[in-house]
Formats: sequence, C-alpha cells, structure tokens
Amino acid sequence: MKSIKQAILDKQIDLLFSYSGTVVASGIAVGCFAWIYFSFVTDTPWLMLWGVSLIGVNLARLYLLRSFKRINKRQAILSIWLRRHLVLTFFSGLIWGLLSLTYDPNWATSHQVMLVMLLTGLAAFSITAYAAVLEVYVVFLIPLLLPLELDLFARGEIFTSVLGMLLLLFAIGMLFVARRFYTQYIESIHLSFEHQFLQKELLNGTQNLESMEHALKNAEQQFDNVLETSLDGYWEWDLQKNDLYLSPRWKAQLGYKDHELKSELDTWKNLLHPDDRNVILEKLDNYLIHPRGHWEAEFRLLNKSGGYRGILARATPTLDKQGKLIRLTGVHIDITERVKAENKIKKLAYYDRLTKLPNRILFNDRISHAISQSKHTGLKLCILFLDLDRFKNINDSFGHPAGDHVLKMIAERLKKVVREDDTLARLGGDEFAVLVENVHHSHHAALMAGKIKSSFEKSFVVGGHDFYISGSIGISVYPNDGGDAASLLKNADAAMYKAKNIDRGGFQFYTEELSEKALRHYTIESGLRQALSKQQFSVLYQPKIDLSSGAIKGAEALVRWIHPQFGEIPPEQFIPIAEETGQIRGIGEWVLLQACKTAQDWQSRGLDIGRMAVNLSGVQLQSEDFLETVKSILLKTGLPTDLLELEVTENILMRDSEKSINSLVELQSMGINIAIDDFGTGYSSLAQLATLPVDKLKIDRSFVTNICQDEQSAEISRTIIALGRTLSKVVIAEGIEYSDQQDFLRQEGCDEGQGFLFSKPMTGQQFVEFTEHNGQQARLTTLQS
Ligand SMILES: Nc1nc2c(ncn2[C@@H]2O[C@H](COP(=O)(O)O[C@H]3[C@@H](O)[C@H](n4cnc5c(=O)[nH]c(N)nc54)O[C@@H]3COP(=O)(O)O)[C@@H](O)[C@H]2O)c(=O)[nH]1
Repeated sequence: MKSIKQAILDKQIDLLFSYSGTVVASGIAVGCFAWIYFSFVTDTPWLMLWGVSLIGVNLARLYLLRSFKRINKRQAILSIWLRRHLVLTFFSGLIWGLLSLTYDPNWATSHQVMLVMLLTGLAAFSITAYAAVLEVYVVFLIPLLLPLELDLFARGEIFTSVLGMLLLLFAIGMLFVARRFYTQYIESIHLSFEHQFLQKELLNGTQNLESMEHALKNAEQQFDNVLETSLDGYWEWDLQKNDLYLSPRWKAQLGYKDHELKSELDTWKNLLHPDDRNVILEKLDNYLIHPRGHWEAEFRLLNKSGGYRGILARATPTLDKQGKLIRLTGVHIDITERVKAENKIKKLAYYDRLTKLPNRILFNDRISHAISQSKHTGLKLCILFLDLDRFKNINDSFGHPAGDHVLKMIAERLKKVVREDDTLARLGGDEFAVLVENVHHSHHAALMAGKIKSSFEKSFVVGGHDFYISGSIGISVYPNDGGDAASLLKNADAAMYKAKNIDRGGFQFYTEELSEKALRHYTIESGLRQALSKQQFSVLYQPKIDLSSGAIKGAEALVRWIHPQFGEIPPEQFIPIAEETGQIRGIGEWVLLQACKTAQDWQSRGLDIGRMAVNLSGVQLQSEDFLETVKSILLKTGLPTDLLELEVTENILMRDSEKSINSLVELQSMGINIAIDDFGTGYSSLAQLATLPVDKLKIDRSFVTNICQDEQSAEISRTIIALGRTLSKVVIAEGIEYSDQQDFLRQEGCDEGQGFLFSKPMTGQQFVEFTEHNGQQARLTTLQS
C-alpha cells in the first residue's frame, strides 16, 4: 500500500509523461525550423553539431516516453523515471540554451528577435507540460535561458543589458506562473483522490446498507421462526402504556391455551409461587428504577395442573433518548428439569446417602451461618460430637448391611431428640453431630447430651439381634471454644475422646488442655502412615515362664513405635488408631515377619525358647489374604508351624464371625497354637469356648493385678484355671509383677506366667542374653518361692 505522498508524486510523474509527448514533438519540429532558419543566417559549423544534438536528445526523450507508457505503473518505482526525465529535460533545455552561442550582435534585428522569441516561446510553452513537477520545469528553464542571459550581460551594452534584464524578469515571471500551475496540479490531484475515496466509500456504504437490510430481513425471519418453534415463552411489556403481551407459547408453558390467560401483569404476579413473590417483585421494582443491563430472575410459576414450573426470565430493556426505560422484552425459559437436577446434586453433595441427614460439608456450612447469626443475637451455640462406642464390632460381626441398618435407626432416634431448629448431621462412619443454636447457657447442651444418652437405652433390633449401643459425646461452645466451624468441631471431637476414655457412653465439655490430646491423636494417625516405610517400628520380646519349673516356655512379640516427635508411643495408643485406619494390616504383617525371623534365628542358634507368640488384630483376621500372608511368612522364614502362637482377644472371637473362626480353624490345623488374650473380659460361655479353635487361655492382667487383694479377681482367675483344665487348654496369667501373685497362680494350677516379675519386654539380643545368663536364675527364683 503506497503512502498518500507517494501516490501524489506518482500521479505528478504520470501527468508529466503524458504531457511531455506534445512538447517533444513540437520541440523536434521547432528545432528543425530553427536549424534551417539559422543555417541561412550563419555559416558556423557549430550549428550542425547543435542540430544533431537537439534531434538526438529529443529522440532519446521519445524513447523514454514510449518506454514509460509500457511499464506497469502500479508496480514500477516511478521516481526512477522522473530522474531519467529530469536528465533528458536538462539536456534538452541546455541544447536549446546553447543555440544562443550562434548569436551575433551584427545580425539583423529580425534574427535577434527570432532567437529571443524562440527561446522565450519555448520557456512559456513548456510550462503546461513540465509544471506538474516543478523541478522539471526549473531544470529546463535555467539551461534554456542562462547562456543567452550571460551573453547579453557580458556584452555590456545598454541595449543588451536592458534585454538581459527583461529576459531575467521574464524568467522570474515564468517561474511564478509555473508554480501556480504546479499548485493547481497538486490541488486537482488531491481532489481526484478525494473523489475516488468518496466514490469507494459510497460504494461500500451502499453495499453495507444492502447487506444490513438483508441481515435484518433474516433476523426478522429467524425471530418469527424462534417464536413459532421455541419452547421459550416470549413477553413484551410496554411500560408507557403498561401493556403486557404474553405469547401463546408463554401460556402453553404453564399448560394454558392462549385465550385462557389474560395478557396482563397481574396474571404473572398471581401465578408466582408465594415464597418467591416478594423477592421477585422487589427485584423487578429495583430494576425498573435502575435499569442497568439485562433483567434476569429465577422463580416458580403455578401451572394449570396445580404444580409449579421452574422459570428463568431474561429481559432486554429499551430506553428512550433520555435514558428512561420504556419497554422490556423477554423470554421465559422452563428450567424445571434443571432445578430438579440441581436439587438432586445438592442432596448428593450435602446430604448423607444412608441416613439422609446433612453431611459434614453442610454441617460446617450451618455452623458458619449460625456463628454469624450468633454475632448479632449475642447468644451461644453448641456442637455435640457423638461417636458410637464399639460400633465397628457390629460391622465386623454382623456385616455392613446390619451396621447400616443400625445407623439408620440411630439417625431416626436422634431426630426425635433434637429440636426442629437444631441441625443433626452424620459426619461419616459412626460419627454424628448436633448443632444447637440460640443457647442462653451451655447447660442446655448437657441436657441435650443427656437426652441422646437416654435415647440409646433401648436396644436396636436388627435381624433378630438386640444391639445395645452407647455413644460418647464431646461438646464445644461458641464463642468460648472456637471462633469458626473447624475449631469448634475439632474441639468437640477432642472432648469426645475424653468422654471415650473416662466416661464411655457419657459426655464431656471441651477444655483447653484437651486440644493437645486431640492434636496428638491426629499426629499419631498421620505419623502412622509413614512409620513403616521410615522404619520407626521395632519388636520387643517378653518371656513366658513355666510356673512349676521356671523354664522359658515361649516369648511374646510386642511392637514398639518410636515417634520422631513424641518418642516411644505405647501400642495401646496407636494400635486402636491403626485398626481404625486399616494400617494394622501392614504393621501386623511386619511384626509377624520379624517375630518369625527372630524365632527361626534362635532355633538355628540352638536356643530352644518354645513358641513365639504374636498378637493378632481382628482387622487382620478379617482380611481376605490373611491366611496366605501367614503361610508365606512361615515359608519365607522357615519357622516350623508348631513354634508359632497367635494371640487373639476374647472380644474378637466372641464376635462370632464365621470368617474369623474358619481362619483360626485352618491356622490351628496347620499346627499353629491359638491363644485367647485378655481372657475374662469378654462374655464367652462355656459352650462357645468348647467349640472355638483355641489352645490357650490368657488370664487378663486386670485380674492378676488384684488377685491377692480382691476376692472377685481371685475367684475369676480360679474359674479360668479350672475352665482350662476342664477343656484341656493351657492357662497362662499375664501381668505378674509380684511373687505372691505368682505363688497364688501356681498353687491354683496355672500353667504359665508372664510379667515384669520375670522380665520386661526386651530386644532380641537382650532376650538371648536373658535366656543364657538369667534363665537359670529365673527358674531358681520360681522354684524357691
Ligand atoms: N495387634 C497387636 N497388638 C499388640 C502388638 N504389640 C502389642 N500389642 C498390644 O498392645 C497392648 C499393649 O502392649 P504393651 O504396651 O506392649 O504391653 C504389653 C506388656 O508390656 C505388658 N505387660 C507384661 N507384663 C506386665 C506386667 O507385669 N505389668 C504391666 N503393667 N504390664 C505388663 O502387657 C502387654 C502385653 O499384653 P498382652 O498382649 O495382652 O499379653 C496389648 O494389648 C498388646 O496385646 C502387636 O504387634 N499387634
């Protein structure tokens, strides 16, 4: 694209060339005339040279003009042609100017006049041709007149000087005239460009107008089509006349025929759902006052059959010149299905699928909302965090469907306890929570907790089984125990842990020192995830002693966890958490492997310490691949099966899980010894015990501790020993710390003993040293006492 300056110059050059043809032709003709004329006047040979040069330069100019006509003006660089023209024009002017060299003052006046006229005539005539580019005229004029001018002044005569002055004035006049011509050329070029531009614009405008008209027609047609075929209802409200048009489709959306509904504003207002009416009318009023952008609203409209349709209304305003709203044009889109789907998604996202109670997300939201309300009212709010006690046992023993059923029944009972304004939620698993709002005193929460406790008194009957369930409750109060939902829930959770530990089935209020415990719980939970890979576990061994001979009859493998932050964490603290999270499978498998490896190592070193006992969690026993795991560990370590003992708590066995029992039967059939740990704390009946695959009963430490002070503990221990004898099971007592406890048990016929009296749990190496150096000593102590 050329610049406008360049385009103008090109046009000048074009004009220059188009006029130059006449000048050249006349130049040749006049040149021939002058040549002939002056050859009669003078016999100087110089004239011949002059004539030939003049014809030559004009022929060159003709050639240039012809060549220029042939070029493509759009693509060529015209300034090069201008330069060529300038050169030839200069020579042409110079040759004409040099004619004055023939001048002789002795000539007849007519010859002198002829010479001057020829040159001035040429100067005047060439203005029209060369003035399109002023420089061209200047380079022609100066060499044309300068030689004569100089000659006239050089003669120093009055006549020639006057003539020279006149010639100079003539030249100056010619330059002015040429400049004027030049200005007019430029103006006309400008005008022609403007003309071309306007023509183009006019053409474009006409074309645009045509296409706009076409588009308008199309749009009108499309709009008609849309109105006819769309499922959306069209409406138009003329605010000046207060005239509302409701399209037949608008009415059909609600199940009405066109004539059944009047097209007026009250029709719409009356059909609005009562819950939406005030909000929507207020929104519309606000818009009518400040009509910015489009109006959009969602509401429900009554349909002919008495139900409600979800409607999305969208309207475009029309304003007058003063910006006043004069019309609203809009559509009604039926969004009933979308609203239904949204509600369904909301239900899934915010409600627990099993109990249909709000879930943790919604509960958090409600707490946040209640906190902002509470800031206005100044009243308290309480969170009750309820965790069911030993609920896992129901799932483990009776399966998840039974567990789910019980959870649903619990939800129903809790609903009856809470007020309508309170929020009852299921936070997950066996955790429920209640948000109690507008509380004047935190006693209110205690009353609510009492009611929840009472609601659990009656058993839950599922599949013919009576389940007596309790729940531990932690309570946190806003604003005392936290300023946001997360801290209130966390602190209620911490209080719940306290309730579980000191008042199972009861409730506890949050106190500040509790949060540390809760924090520890969470830290343990997250730390456990990496403990195995970071090799933070180790295994200690505690000897089992034959109470009559004092000989070592076996060892119990006990896991230890050294936490990088808390140091040694007792198994009683982390094992329940590992069971909750399922991590006990990995940990248990690791302990079993270590214990079997150690036992086999001792065997191969000739240390006969009897059986290696390993504790089993119910979670491990329930897992599908447990049997395979045990078999592969025995195979890998080479430990004979009869040197392995697995300890299972009485509670696990009493869960009556067919799967657990079958696993134990198979383990026993492989030659592995099975012991019931913590015996006496469960409720196993004699009949049940006889059928269980058990080789050993382990009297719980709680009885042994009090065996010499508490007759009941002594009686239970005697009964267990007698039971063992009747059923031909070995009986072992754990937690023997004093020799009088040992004496009592031995006298009653207890087979084996374990406890700090003999040794605390030790590392494998210490155990080896213990057997080598202290084993005999231990036996002696036993025998002497
Ligand atoms: N599933 C698994 N459970 C395990 C594993 N390792 C241990 N445990 C169980 O953790 C509970 C606590 O065990 P721990 O802290 O190791 O305590 C054991 C002994 O140190 C302790 N003991 C032994 N003698 C005495 C004594 O004279 N006094 C006294 N105060 N404590 C004593 O008793 C625990 C052994 O208990 P038990 O298993 O019932 O024989 C405990 O329930 C372990 O079972 C594991 O790898 N897996």
